[in-house]
Amino acid sequence: MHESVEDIPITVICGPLGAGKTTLVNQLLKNPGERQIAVIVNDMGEVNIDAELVEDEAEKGVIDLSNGCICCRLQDDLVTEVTRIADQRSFDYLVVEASGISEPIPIARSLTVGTEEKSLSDRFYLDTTVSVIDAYGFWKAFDPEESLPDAAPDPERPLTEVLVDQIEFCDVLLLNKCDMVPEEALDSVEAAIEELQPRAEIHRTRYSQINPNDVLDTGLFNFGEAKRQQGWKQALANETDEAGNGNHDHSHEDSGEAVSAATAHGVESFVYHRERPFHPTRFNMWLDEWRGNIVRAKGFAWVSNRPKTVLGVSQAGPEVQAGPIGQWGDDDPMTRLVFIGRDLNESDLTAELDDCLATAEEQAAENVDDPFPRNLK
Ligand SMILES: Nc1nc2c(ncn2[C@@H]2O[C@H](COP(=O)(O)OP(=O)(O)OP(=O)(O)O)[C@@H](O)[C@H]2O)c(=O)[nH]1
Repeated sequence: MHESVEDIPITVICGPLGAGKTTLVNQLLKNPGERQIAVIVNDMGEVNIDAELVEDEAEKGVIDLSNGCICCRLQDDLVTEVTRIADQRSFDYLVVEASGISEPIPIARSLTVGTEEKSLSDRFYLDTTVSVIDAYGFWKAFDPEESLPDAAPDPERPLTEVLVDQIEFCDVLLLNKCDMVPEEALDSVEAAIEELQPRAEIHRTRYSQINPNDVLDTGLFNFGEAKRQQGWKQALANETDEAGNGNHDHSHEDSGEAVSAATAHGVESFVYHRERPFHPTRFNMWLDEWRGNIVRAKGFAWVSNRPKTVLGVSQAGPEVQAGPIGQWGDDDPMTRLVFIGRDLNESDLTAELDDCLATAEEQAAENVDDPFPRNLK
């Protein structure tokens, strides 16, 4: 680790719109321990409503970075602002509240290595990434078939790619708004989140109430580890290990508590692995039509009309993206797709996907329509 005792630690708070990020910032400002905290609040609109909602804004050292998102067009501004406030104010801890649509990985990258244009002053280091997740919103999206009161599926709030990114990449996860969700449902929501992200420390909270030491000065941030531990990457890695051991059963082994919690709530993952290409049209149609309780699907595919191209596939809720992400080069082409969800019907999914595999004649055919990329960011 490069930080020294004088370096200023940063906690980044991500999470979907309305999850309770500003509520958390206010808690931290009220109860910072011995720390003197400065806050940067990022909002998408021209007026930074969140900065105004942070109590005693001016007095407490809240800096507003609005009209854009710090994970994309305001990356340089974030880096500039972080260095500027260090010159102007006296504080020993920095909290950054990202906008609800911010992806955590680019923010973490700009706060650790800087951007192409600017590098972050060596006075700072990223200490903790926190995601505040609205347990009620997640439950409604995750459990659309549940007929509990007020839990009808909400088409306005599907599980989105960015929400799943926020769950998959964080050191600490606040499962907030727990007052709005029955205990039993919380257990299954937590089981699903653990499957998506086995590494994060999960806290169930109401109004983002948490001991500040759980989100500040934790020393938990580790870029490489956070990326490696994403649930879908773990599933791919486990599948490789199992294949290496001659074990082709892709279901989880029943050892350890996290696995048991997931199993108890029907949350599971499996890897679809084939060394034959898909027919692009059939595979694309399947991506349009697939249904079921899949919370997350991610991986790469081999399609017959692009024999040299690695096709990346990423799904969260109703969104499915698929498009070229590289070349096979010296690697053997293959398809490996991880599915994470509840009560998954592995044999049906496998049979449906097998129907999309190209026959030998189809592989030899030329002039096939190319549906990819589709909905790629
Ligand atoms: N019932 C309930 N409401 C909560 C809880 N936490 C926050 N809220 C309310 O949810 C609303 C949104 O909270 P904020 O803290 O502004 O959420 P945010 O993540 O900053 O929202 P954006 O900045 O819009 O992304 C506010 O009205 C909060 O009072 C909770 O645990 N339970």
